[in-house]
Amino acid sequence: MDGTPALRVEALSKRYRPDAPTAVADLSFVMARGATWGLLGGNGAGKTTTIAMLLGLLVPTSGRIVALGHDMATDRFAALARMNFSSPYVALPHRLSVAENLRVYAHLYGVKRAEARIRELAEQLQLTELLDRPAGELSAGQKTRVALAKALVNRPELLLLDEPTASLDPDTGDWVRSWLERYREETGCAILLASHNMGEVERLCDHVLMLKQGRVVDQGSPADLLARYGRDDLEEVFLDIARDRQRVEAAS
Ligand SMILES: Nc1ncnc2c1ncn2[C@@H]1O[C@H](COP(=O)(O)OP(=O)(O)OP(=O)(O)O)[C@@H](O)[C@H]1O
Repeated sequence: MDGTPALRVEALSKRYRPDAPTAVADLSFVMARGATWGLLGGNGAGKTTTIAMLLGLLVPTSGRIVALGHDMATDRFAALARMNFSSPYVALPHRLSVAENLRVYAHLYGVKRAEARIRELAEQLQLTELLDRPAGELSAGQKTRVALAKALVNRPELLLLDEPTASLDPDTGDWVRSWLERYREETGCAILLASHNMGEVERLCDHVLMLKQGRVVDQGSPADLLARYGRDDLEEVFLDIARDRQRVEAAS
């Protein structure tokens, strides 16, 4: 590793149309290598827009993103080769089998010894039995595991996850979270995840950005936020922020 942060974001803003409200406003942060950060906020807070800009899928209205030392405006492809993502909004081609899907993505990312990598991921994510099945015929939980395999095919150093356990039953959700914890320990991969699952964020994240109407309205480790708001769980902190209730320190 070269010592640069996983992500450096400077004054990032996005307005979809000149007359629309700002979807992401003046977002700045530096996320270290190996860190796991959570992006929290209610519906429409700007989480997906932020992730789409970090992935180079959306052009920012202003601001700068440097991913793994590469400026996304000028050196996007060097960054993208070293990162990956998973999103419930991006479906895998339905008619291709799981193995074909993974081969396509391995090829796109220029993965060496692709067949061995696919076999390895299939084993780790319990997909071996599903490799010949069309992706469109899988259950939501199976699709999530395939999406995770796709997200890891190039051994990313930075992983962006948009609601990684949405629509999973509690057992499968827990399995995915444990898997991510192990993967992070083994590889030192940095993870930024958007989630509505406060338990997940509390368990996985060492830092949380709370977004509201595109702006960061608070941030800190889950423990810091719990202490600051005088709450027992992050769900209550989330509601305090969503409903503009004051923090303990501000109120006293
Ligand atoms: N393609 C688009 N065109 C115009 N406005 C958009 C578009 N996508 C999102 N927006 C607007 O940008 C704002 C942020 O939306 P975004 O999808 O980033 O929020 P989010 O935090 O991911 O929400 P959710 O939790 O509901 O997924 C919202 O006001 C939304 O209506």
